[in-house]
Amino acid sequence: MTPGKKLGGLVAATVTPMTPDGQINLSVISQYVDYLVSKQNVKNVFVNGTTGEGLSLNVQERKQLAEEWLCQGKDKLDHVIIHVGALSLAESQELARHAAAVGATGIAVLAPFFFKPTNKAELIAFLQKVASEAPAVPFYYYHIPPLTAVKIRVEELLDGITEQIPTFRGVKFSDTDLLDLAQCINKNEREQFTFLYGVDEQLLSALAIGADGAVGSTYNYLGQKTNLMLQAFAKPDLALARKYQFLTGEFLNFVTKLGFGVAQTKAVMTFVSGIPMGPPRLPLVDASEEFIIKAKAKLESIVWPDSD
Ligand SMILES: CC(=O)N[C@@H]([C@@H](O)[C@H](O)[C@H](O)CO)[C@@H](O)CC(=O)C(=O)O
Repeated sequence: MTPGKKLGGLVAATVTPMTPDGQINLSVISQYVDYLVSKQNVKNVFVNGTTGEGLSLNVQERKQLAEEWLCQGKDKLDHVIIHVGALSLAESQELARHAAAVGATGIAVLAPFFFKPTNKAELIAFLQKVASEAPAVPFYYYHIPPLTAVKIRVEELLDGITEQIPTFRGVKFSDTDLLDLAQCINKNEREQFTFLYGVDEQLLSALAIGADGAVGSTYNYLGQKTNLMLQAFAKPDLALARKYQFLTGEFLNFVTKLGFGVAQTKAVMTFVSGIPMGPPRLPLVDASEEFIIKAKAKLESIVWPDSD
C-alpha cells in the first residue's frame, strides 16, 4: 500500500472468487491483484461491496477476504478499502475493528436497508458508531440508493459531518442524481473530501462536475480503457474521452438488455481475466451460457480508439 497517497482515479469493486461449490476462494486473490495491476493499471480496490457480494457473506468470510486482499496487495496496491457495512451494528463495528487491525487504507459503510434510517441524524448516528471503532482509518459513506432505498441526500448528510465523524474522508456515490453530487463537490471543495462515482456508464459526466475518481465493477475488466478515458479527460481531449465513455456504454447497454448484475460481472471477469471467479451466491444465480457467448462476442467486437 502507499500510505498518504490521496485516493483517486479508478478503484475496482472486486468480485468475490468462489469455488464451484460456493465457498470463498482465497487462492486466486494473489493472481487477481497481479491481473488488476498489470493488465488494467488499477491499483485501488474496494472489497466486500456490492460487486463482492459483501452482504451475502458471513463475518468470518468477510474478514478472511479483507485479510487476503491486504496481504496480497501489500506492496502492489495503493489503496485497499474494505466495505464493513452490515444490517447489524455490532457486526459492522466488528468488521471495522478488524479492517483497522489488518491495515485497511479506508473503510466504507452503506446505510442499513432493512430497518432504514429515516433522516440524517439516524443515519449519522449509525455511521458514527461504526467509524469510531476504527479511529485512525479514513471513513467513506457508501451511497447506493438504488439498492438500499435510503435516499437521504448526500449534500445534506455532509453538512457538519466531520464534527460527528472526524475520520470522514468522502463518498462512494453510486447514484444517478448528479445534482446532489455537484452540490456536494461545490460545497465541500475546501474540505478536501474525496468523491468517487459509482455509475460506470456515466463516469465522464461525474468527472466534468469534479469527481475525484470512480469505484465500479467494470474497472475489473475495462480499467485500462477507462484509464485512457481519464487521461483524455485530463488532457483535455473531450472528443476522445466521450468515445471511450460511449463504447463502455455500448457494452453495458447491450448486456443490460440481456440481464446484467453481479453474477454476470463474475462471468465477464472470468472470461476476460482467465481467473475462475466461480458462481455467485443465492439468491443470485450463474450467468447463462447464452449470456456469456453474447457478452464475449460484444466485448470483442468493440473497436477502441487505442486499437484503431
Ligand atoms: C449497482 C451496482 O452494482 N453498481 C456498480 C457499478 O459499477 C455497476 O456495476 C456499473 O455501473 C454497471 O451498471 C458499483 O457502483 C457497485 C460497487 O462499486 C460495489 O461493488 O461496491
